[in-house]
Amino acid sequence: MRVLMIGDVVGNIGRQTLKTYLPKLKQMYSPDAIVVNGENAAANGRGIQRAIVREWLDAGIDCVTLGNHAWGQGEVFDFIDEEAHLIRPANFPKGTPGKGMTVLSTKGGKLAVINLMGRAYMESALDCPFRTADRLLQQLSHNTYILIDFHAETTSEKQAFAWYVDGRVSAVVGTHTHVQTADEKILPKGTGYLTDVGMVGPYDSVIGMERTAVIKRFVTQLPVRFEVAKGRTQFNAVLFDFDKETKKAKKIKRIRIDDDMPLIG
Ligand SMILES: C=C(OP(=O)(O)O)C(=O)O
Ligand SMILES: [Mn+2]
Repeated sequence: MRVLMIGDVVGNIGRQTLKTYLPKLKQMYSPDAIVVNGENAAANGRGIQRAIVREWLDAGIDCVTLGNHAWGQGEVFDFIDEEAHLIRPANFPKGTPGKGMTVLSTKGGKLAVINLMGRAYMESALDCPFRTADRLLQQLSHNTYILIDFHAETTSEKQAFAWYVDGRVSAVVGTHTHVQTADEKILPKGTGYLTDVGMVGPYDSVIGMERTAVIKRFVTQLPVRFEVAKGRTQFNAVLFDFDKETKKAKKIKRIRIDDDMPLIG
């Protein structure tokens, strides 16, 4: 089973970059499933709209995950329960609209995708992501590949979580910081791991936002409106090959394409 996980797509520029590279990557790697984090996909970088989800699913993306901006666009409440393969962090409190796990039937087999959110330095009041994972994993049969999008700020929480589920899932991929880490590894019991897959969006930015506004925020300590940056772009993703028998990771390849750098990998 080969799964392509694409990092947080940021704003219109991120969506356009995704549109540019997706066909090439599908042709190059022929993934059995494509998962994209869309929590910053709206024009202002906060949330996602129905039209974006529809466009992505029609373009061959199999699952869209979210994060702390899940509710950034008011219209999401109108469709989040209608889109089978749009998921938001499973550890939002019980009764929250939407769901945190979906199971995809792919040509390579069944792939469960779970979205969780960390709690360290994250605003929302969330249930424990570790215990939420325990609960969800009990619902899955042993012949299912399992990918977890762990949307969190700190490396320590992401690493701790991956060790906690090592051997129980195929891979844990961190999202949210928008910076791709270079620590891909396969843990001792076979779970693939990457602290953060990075983003699809502006290259000359502060994690996707226009840098002068962010600098002003830090220098003046006053509230400043952030806009998605313009200009050169970057495309960050990670490709997993999972073993058919064990459902565990056997190969991990980071993908990073920047406007001024050739396709690495
Ligand atoms: C990327 C970040 O924020 P957001 O969830 O707004 O994208 C971040 O704070 O690291
Ligand atoms: Mn986020």
